[in-house]
Amino acid sequence: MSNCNTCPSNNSCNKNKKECNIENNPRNKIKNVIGVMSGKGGVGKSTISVLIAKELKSLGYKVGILDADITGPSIPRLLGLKDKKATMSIDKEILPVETKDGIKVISLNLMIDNEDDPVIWRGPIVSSAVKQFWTDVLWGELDYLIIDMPPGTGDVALTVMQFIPISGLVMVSIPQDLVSMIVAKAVKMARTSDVKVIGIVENMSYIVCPDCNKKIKLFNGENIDNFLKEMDLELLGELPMIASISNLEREHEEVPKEIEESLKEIVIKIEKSLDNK
Ligand SMILES: Nc1ncnc2c1ncn2[C@@H]1O[C@H](COP(=O)(O)OP(=O)(O)OP(=O)(O)O)[C@@H](O)[C@H]1O
Repeated sequence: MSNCNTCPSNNSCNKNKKECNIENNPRNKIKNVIGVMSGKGGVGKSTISVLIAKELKSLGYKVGILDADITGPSIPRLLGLKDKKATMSIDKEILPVETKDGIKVISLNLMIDNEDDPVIWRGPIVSSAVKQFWTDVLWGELDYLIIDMPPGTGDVALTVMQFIPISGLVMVSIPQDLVSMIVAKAVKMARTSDVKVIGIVENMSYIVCPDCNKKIKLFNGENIDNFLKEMDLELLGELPMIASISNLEREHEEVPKEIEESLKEIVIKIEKSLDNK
């Protein structure tokens, strides 16, 4: 199954071809794979994965989301797909579920009977499920596949970096020192694995005062500029903390107005970084 011609990295990677662990499904043609990672849990990876996918889709790209958060999958809910199920093709390939606006999605929660049943699997089984989402899902032709990574720098993150040809990672952080420290670990892990880090999105960066429109920083984490400099990272954008983010769960819900502009800028930077603009 391994084949450089059908690989999103398409011969531009530094991997020794003989030692490349990546298997590609020749029936898929995926141009760019973007991992959304943090290292830390609950900072907004899934939310930002969905927002980036929606923005790319609105620009006319063919987009898919692979929910690699096997034990805590939230993508189907965020896209209003909680009652949908993935099916099998006659060739025994997994067919992703499609949102009304055409984003293809695979998540373990689209394959189990009850979304609130826990997945009590050990690391290697979780990792092999993620690999299968890459090799056994019939994604078809995609311009961008967004991978919502699980929190942490453990087994699954390693599997994604070693077995899926990631074009670049978007790191998500919030302005707290503890979080920056853990995001730094994720950045270092990516660089050790020769995976490009596109840049960082600072989520829940501020709130906007409803009376005077002033931006108020809620957390007093270290200055992001110092962190960016230390880690040699690009800031893709800062997103405010807003209540309407939770509306994403409603089917058809658009990107909240308050973050439209910032999101556009984030996506333009991602496109440029992957040389698509
Ligand atoms: N900018 C924001 N403003 C307000 N709430 C937000 C924002 N971003 C995310 N949230 C909320 O924070 C919670 C965690 O978000 P999300 O599930 O996207 O994080 P995660 O990093 O994917 O979590 P996990 O590590 O569990 O996978 C959710 O309830 C989400 O609605």
